[in-house]
Amino acid sequence: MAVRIYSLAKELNVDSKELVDICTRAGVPGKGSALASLTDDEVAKVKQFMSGPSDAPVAKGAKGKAAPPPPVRPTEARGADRMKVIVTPKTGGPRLSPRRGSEEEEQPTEAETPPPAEAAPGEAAQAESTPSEAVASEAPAGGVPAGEVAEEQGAAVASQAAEAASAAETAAEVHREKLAKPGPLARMVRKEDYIGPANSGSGKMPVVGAGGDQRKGGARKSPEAKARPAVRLAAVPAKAQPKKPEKPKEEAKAQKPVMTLPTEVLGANKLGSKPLAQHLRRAERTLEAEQIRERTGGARAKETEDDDSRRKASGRPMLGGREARQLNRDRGNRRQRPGFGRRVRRTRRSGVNTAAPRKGRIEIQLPCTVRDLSEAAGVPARDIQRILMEEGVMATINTPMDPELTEFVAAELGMDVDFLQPETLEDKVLRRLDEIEDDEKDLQDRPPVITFLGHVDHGKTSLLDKLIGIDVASGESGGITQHIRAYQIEKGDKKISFVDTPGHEAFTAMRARGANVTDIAVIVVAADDGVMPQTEEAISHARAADVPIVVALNKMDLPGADPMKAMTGLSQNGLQPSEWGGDVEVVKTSAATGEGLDELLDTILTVAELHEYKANPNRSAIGVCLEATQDADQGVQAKMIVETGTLRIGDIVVCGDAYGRVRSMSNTLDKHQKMDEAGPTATVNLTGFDVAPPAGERFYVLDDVAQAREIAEARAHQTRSEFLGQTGYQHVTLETLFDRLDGVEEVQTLNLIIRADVRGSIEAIQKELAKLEHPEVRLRVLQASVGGVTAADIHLADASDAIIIAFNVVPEESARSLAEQSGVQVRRYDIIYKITDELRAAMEGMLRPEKMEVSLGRALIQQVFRISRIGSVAGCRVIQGVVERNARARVIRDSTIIGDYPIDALKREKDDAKEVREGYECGIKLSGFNDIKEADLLEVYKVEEIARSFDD
Ligand SMILES: Nc1nc2c(ncn2[C@@H]2O[C@H](COP(=O)(O)OP(=O)(O)OP(=O)(O)O)[C@@H](O)[C@H]2O)c(=O)[nH]1
Repeated sequence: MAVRIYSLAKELNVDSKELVDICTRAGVPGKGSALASLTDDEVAKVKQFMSGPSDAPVAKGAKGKAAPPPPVRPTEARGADRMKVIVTPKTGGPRLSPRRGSEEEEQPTEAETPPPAEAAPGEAAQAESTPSEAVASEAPAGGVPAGEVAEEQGAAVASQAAEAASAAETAAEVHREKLAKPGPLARMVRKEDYIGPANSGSGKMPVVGAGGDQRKGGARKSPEAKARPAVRLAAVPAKAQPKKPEKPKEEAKAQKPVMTLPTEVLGANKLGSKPLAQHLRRAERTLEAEQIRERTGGARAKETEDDDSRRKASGRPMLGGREARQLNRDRGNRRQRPGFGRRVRRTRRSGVNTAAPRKGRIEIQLPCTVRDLSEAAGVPARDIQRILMEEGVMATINTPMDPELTEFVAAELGMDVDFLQPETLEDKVLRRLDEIEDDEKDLQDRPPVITFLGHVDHGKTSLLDKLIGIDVASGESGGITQHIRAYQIEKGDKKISFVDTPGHEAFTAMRARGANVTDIAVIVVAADDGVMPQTEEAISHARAADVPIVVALNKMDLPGADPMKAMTGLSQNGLQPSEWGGDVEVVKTSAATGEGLDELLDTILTVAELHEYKANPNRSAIGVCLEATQDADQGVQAKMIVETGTLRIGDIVVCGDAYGRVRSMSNTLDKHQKMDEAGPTATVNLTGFDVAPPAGERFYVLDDVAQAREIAEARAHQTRSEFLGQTGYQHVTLETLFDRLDGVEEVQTLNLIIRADVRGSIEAIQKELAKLEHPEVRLRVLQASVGGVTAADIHLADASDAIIIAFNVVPEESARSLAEQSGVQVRRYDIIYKITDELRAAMEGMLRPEKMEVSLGRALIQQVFRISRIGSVAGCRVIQGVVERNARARVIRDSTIIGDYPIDALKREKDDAKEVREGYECGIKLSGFNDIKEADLLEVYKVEEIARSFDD
């Protein structure tokens, strides 16, 4: 009975137009449209064509393209992962085994039963039950379902190595893409996608292993081959091959392991050990079970969360010990293959990278190590080490790096560095004390601090002496104030603190400190001298301190006093006298007669009242160390002025690198007058410090002696580091060695050790010494400290060939004898100028003398006497000047100098002569030269050495 093509298409569940095409290809011509009729024979022919060769299996539901594409479900990727192994038994025809479970191994699969001539339509629906089967349903009739091909090969991939999981994922993705696309090309699963183009068009998939082409008679195979299962891959009819689209590279990767999988590992071997195929099936089941558990939210037993997440990330099922070892072995083998090197390294670096991401600008705290920089920059430490190594620095991860090196490495890494200074205890503790702001109600009136400033010898000390009723000026060495002084006096019911600073230029720094603690500056100007350079400097310091200025026009008693000239100088320096309409009080005084002293005091107090100086006496004290001394008897004595708060006996104080507990306090005017406490602006002599604190350093009262010690030690360490940095203690390198050989050693060095009574003196001496600079001679202060010369100083001087400068101190007895034994010179001074003068002279003596050539005369060789054992002697006549015995002579022949030799012997007739004058004859023997000739001219000269001075 004739049947229309469209009805048959409906029955076969294919598209009418496609069936028309199939009719043509099946050898049923003349069927140009869906309305054409087919006879029963033609129908059978078409159906036979569609079902493929009779010996080939027909996939269930293989209705060609009529089967609707299955929906792409999230689990499809897993389905792709779970690709199955198709094992052909040694007997019988093709066997397709989905291998989804152990029961499936035991029960014959659909593929094992002979395929029906026509698949029932209901089977197409069944094909949708799993994604892989759905893929199979799309395969053309006559071959193994392509979906199973993919499964089979995916299983091979999984069995090869863990990384094949991702490859299979890629393959699954390819499936998804194909399934998602409508049309014949998209719906076809191409053989090339799985086995490569070499087999395309053959119409049959190759059998991997010993099984051979089972369709052609597996019975013909050798017994060994029969004994083993063979993997059979799906065949695809050549005519069904669509135009090959360009394959993505990932697809090719997914195929790679298929060809190398030995069948032995896929089935049970003779020894009966557990085959990998079984394991993979078990792994599939595990995965399925996991999926179910995940869906149901069930807990997973016997797995840590880490293991689980790692395994999930790798797409690899949980493996037993043997399987895991097998996979590891396989991985190891792959590592040895070319092209896996880089990957292996990456795999081994599986540790968590704690480094921060790379930045353009990084912050780092000093001191820092290679590790610190690595973490801050977010680069591996070995990259930093490599940079350092290129610079010749061998560094470990813990090697400290100085700021310069850190900056360099960062620059090499393309980064800028901001250095963070670590907050020290000093920052934390002392800054907090500095930042305390007193309540207005806590503030009380305090005495003003008056500082006397001015040019040397203008009468500062004399004026102050007169004001407080003592005589200090006459007792000072050389009449020059060497020490800073501070006193507090009472005028009626009011107190005034005075600070007298040394007037000499060398004490500028100390004077500046004096101005820093001062409230009012008294500029002392001698009326006879007027404004001098140091007066101008004093004015600058007072201005810098932003304090009111009062001028004492001193020495008014002198006949040469010229107040007009002095005031003119003042106004030229910006101090307009009040009597000239300005705002600066100028008081005419005489320390000699006492003139104007009361008026000066009243003026000072009036200015102080105007400014209402206040402080909080009820807080821990802060102040300044004006001066400190250290001697064997009394230990450390510090002259302090309290700025705010009240200093008490027992207080823990830190000042610079010194700390201690206040042991005693005494009045600076009278050291026998002990004090228990010192309020704002009080000046005290204090004992209790461990070492002499630096002059001009602020002191603080702390609660904790440990904190004070820590701060002081940190400061001492810093000072020592700076000192070592300045004095350039460094080991010789090839570069510096070259410098030395290259003439730097010509520089003479005079090493010094300075001992002084107070810190201020040391600073003044060092400042003066700094002026003694010369390119050929340099001074090097090895050590400068307060106190008497000790045996340690002598040892240091002995070892370093140094001179000891003792300023206002004497050597201890042990040091004195040691110095005599070792020949170390200890030079004692009480005036700074003497130090500089003597050192200047000594340094000038170290200057190499200047050599000057002095021409003496000329002698003409008239005859040459050659004497054996002596050599050639020139018989000469002195034609100009004089010839001296220890002189040198240039030999001139034909207007050319042919040599320059010392005169070895000079004889007048037969006698040695010291000199031979013009017109006389003499015999001259030159040292080292005998080739003299008659008519040679000897130009005689001598080299004189002239001592040099710094002024040359
Ligand atoms: N005739 C007279 N001589 C004075 C007067 N004031 C100071 N002198 C003398 O001037 C000299 C220097 O006086 P000092 O008080 O030491 O001067 P200074 O400014 O303190 O000097 P330095 O300590 O070097 O800073 C001393 O010999 C004083 O006797 C004065 O008012 N009249």
